[in-house]
Amino acid sequence: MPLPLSHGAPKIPMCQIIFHKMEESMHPDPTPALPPSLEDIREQVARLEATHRAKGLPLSGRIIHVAHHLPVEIVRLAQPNDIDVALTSPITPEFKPEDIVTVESADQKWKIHARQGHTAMVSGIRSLSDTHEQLVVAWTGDILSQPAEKTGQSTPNLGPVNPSAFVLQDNVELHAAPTQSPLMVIGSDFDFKEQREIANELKRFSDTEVEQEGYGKLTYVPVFMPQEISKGHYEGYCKTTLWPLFHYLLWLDSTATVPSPDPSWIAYKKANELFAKRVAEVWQPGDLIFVHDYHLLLVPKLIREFLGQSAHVGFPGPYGGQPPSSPAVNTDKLKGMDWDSSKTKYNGMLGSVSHNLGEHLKSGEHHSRDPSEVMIALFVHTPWPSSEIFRCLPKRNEILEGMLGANLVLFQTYSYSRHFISSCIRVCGYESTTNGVDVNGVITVVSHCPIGIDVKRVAHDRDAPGVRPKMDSLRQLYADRKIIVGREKLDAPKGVYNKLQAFEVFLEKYPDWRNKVVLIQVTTPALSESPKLERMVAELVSHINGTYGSLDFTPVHHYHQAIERDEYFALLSVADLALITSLRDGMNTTSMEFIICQDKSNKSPLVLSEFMGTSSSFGEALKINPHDLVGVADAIEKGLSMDEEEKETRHAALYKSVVGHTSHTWAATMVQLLLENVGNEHTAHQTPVLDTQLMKQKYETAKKRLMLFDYDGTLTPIVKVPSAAVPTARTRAAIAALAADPKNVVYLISGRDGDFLEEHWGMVKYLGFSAEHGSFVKTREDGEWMNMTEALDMSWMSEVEEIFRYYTERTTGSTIELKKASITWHYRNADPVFGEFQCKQALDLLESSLAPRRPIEVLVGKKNLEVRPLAINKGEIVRRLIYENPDADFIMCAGDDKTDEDMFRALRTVFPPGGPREDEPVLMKPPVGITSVLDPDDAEALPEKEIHIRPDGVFATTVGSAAKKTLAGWHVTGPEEVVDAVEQLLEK
Ligand SMILES: O=P(O)(O)OC[C@H]1O[C@H](O[C@H]2O[C@H](CO)[C@@H](O)[C@H](O)[C@H]2O)[C@H](O)[C@@H](O)[C@@H]1O
Repeated sequence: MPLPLSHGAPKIPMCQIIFHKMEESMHPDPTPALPPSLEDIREQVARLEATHRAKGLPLSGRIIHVAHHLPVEIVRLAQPNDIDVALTSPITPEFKPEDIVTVESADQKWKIHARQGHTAMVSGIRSLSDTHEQLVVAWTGDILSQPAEKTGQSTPNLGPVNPSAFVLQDNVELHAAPTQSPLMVIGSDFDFKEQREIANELKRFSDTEVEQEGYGKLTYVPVFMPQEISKGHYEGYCKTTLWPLFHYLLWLDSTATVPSPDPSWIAYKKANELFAKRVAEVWQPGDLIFVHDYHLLLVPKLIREFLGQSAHVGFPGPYGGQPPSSPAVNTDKLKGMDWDSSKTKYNGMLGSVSHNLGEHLKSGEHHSRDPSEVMIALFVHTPWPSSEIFRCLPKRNEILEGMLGANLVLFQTYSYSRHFISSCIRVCGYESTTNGVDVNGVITVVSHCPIGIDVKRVAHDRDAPGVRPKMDSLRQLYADRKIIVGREKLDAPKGVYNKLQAFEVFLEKYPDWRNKVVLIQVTTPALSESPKLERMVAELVSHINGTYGSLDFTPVHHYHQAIERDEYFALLSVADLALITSLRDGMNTTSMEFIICQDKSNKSPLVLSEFMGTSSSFGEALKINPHDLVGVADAIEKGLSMDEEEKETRHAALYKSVVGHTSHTWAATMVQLLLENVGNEHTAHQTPVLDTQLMKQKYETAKKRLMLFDYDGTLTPIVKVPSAAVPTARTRAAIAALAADPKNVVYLISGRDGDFLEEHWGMVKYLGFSAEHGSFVKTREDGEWMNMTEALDMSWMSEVEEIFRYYTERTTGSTIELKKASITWHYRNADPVFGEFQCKQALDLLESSLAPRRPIEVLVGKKNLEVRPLAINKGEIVRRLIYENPDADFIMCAGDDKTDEDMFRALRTVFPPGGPREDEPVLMKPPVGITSVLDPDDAEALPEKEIHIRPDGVFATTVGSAAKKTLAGWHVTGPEEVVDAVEQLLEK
């Protein structure tokens, strides 16, 4: 339907405009052509840091990483000298003795060595030590010890560690040989003395790493957790609630009813608090904080809360805390966290913290720490589900609010970041911005930055001396056969079962390949072992081998065991095809390691599921839908039959992707992104909480007071339907009492029309009104409405209405509120994402095609779009009221949304720049708002007036978060607090 926009304007069909714009904004091309080099990124980081410092943003040069586990394992030795146990009993089968960097404590009670796993993340973190001082705040993991019988101690055991080694014997079939470790898990619940000891040992370990391994220095800051918290946190909420949800497993298998309150959620919260508290203890102004992964989603907000108020704490560990002059931690919050005051263990640490806080507070040294100085990025390593799935989570709001405490939230892929933004819009009702989410005026930037691998380390491991003989053995063993390799955890989303099904389809559909190809599938045990899945996989393997195997040939070799590193690299190197069929996976480093291994080998193709993070970066992989078994079978056939030239070309492109974005560039890019998004106008803001005591003092001594209140969102909470936003009796009584005081001039300054204000407030005596943003005014004295738009051209109203009608027809749930001199289009009850999208389109259209020609202003409100006459705004009414009441020496002005910022601006601009001197008269010209209804000659005749008000008598108060960008000098968090403040003023 072509919409007649205006005379002379090009008539573009509205639908064409809309769909074109939808296309553009929904499918932008997020992938840059060439990835920047590590050097380029580091240069950029250095430049950003210099710019920030020049602008006065403190940067300490330190980075604090917050991760679930420390990259070390800790063993408690039974006897001071009994260190052999720890040395000879690798906890992780992938360990090689030469990997074990160890330290012994002075009394040789503790043994620490490097932990395997998360190699990409750890190598990325380490690489930043080249340019920054770094701390890693993380859980110690369950500490291991010798069994109680042997030690004679009564430490409760959680059970034996059961690692097993996967052994490739010379020229013989691969097989697994389980070994039993003598170590027992004893958790990480220690008394204060032991915590100190461990912290000291970690420091020595870190020094050893630097000396022996040449690593950049990492300072390890341990988080200790009692078992009920660590288990409930990880095995509970992480693994049974979040992880399945993020991998689209939606708890459908679960028959058990989750108790309420869910103990695993409580453990998740407690654990997150312990991490955040530890960060608060070591934080120094100017630190960059990186929180890693889904175990710690509440940490960003909690850190901000802990650092939000004053206090000094000093962590009694070897790396010290902050200097006494550096206030940091919210005392109440910390005390509130003291989860079991009957226990001396944890109180050992917290008790000391509280003691320090107490001393510090007594000394009167504390002052508020501005939480906007705290710079936090969160990287989510897992996938993020569609908002339709995410919203099933009972604690969805808490999780999102926790994450939105970060300045920057990063995901592995663009689509995960889109899902996250949609979740924030749909679940929390926030709006998106061009680069993230607007959280009540504070922007959390949302982006993606896929992790890479440490290419040098992988190439080094590939070329290790132990690999070649194993490759030769494998080649000999499968001399005339092609090898397909797969290696995953045996978790449902890894798609091992689908892979086997597809392999069977392949053997069925392509009989020529029978006896000529073998699938070597290594599945490492998953934490949440699924006996059902294990059984199904084992049965299918037997079935395939029974159907397509023979006495001297087995098509599927399935090893449900961990695998040694040399074997792993040998397998990846000899493979003729890698088959990865994940149903959902955040990133997948096996595919990258395969590509690096194949560079020195056959350039074999990679068959890759399209449902994983890596997929979008690997255009030259053979992409498959793992649910389409025939499609997978066809891809296997295509890969195995591929000619050498095509293999080379595809491999070259894949190789370029892997080496172009490594774990090091990933880490440096995160730092760059965080620096790009802190210290700007949206983050460097912190409005103090309204000081009601001070306000009351000023109120009581004032001779005349101006009390100006916005309505929606200020005197009444925002609700779904405008007509339902009615004042409570309590609110009305408070405002009525204010208005009844002859010293007070009280006005409601609202976007609402006069009829609505009359209906709900007309009964309050001596209350003045400004309706429709200042288009109509009714003074407290004469009771007549004055039309401030009388002299204005209002013919634009029908055009705006037509545009709004167009959008209303196409946006289910949206409505038009037609007022006398303004129009509001509401989309609060539309689909949140589509409503927001339509709002942006309508705004764009109004601003580009109507506003340049018509005397209008378009305002984006709270889930609404409003058009009102130009030159009319709430600020003009405020100026007018000051002009008419020059003797007022106290002003309270409260408002919540963007249109109220005009009032706050007006209050600032009545004073000369820099503020008036004590003895200096402040003169005010007649405001434009007055002249618009007067004859211009009369307006000119109005004199300048000397006004009495001074800045310290102005209490401009925004309703919203402290970090919201505002011109107000104070903030309260909700309408309730506005009413509380008014009631306090009224108290005698
Ligand atoms: O200046 P105000 O008094 O704050 O009025 C601004 C607009 O408020 C109303 O809309 C908003 O509040 C509604 C009720 O809570 C809510 O449903 C809607 O989504 C909000 O945008 C009012 O309807 C508008 O006319 C005012 O301009």
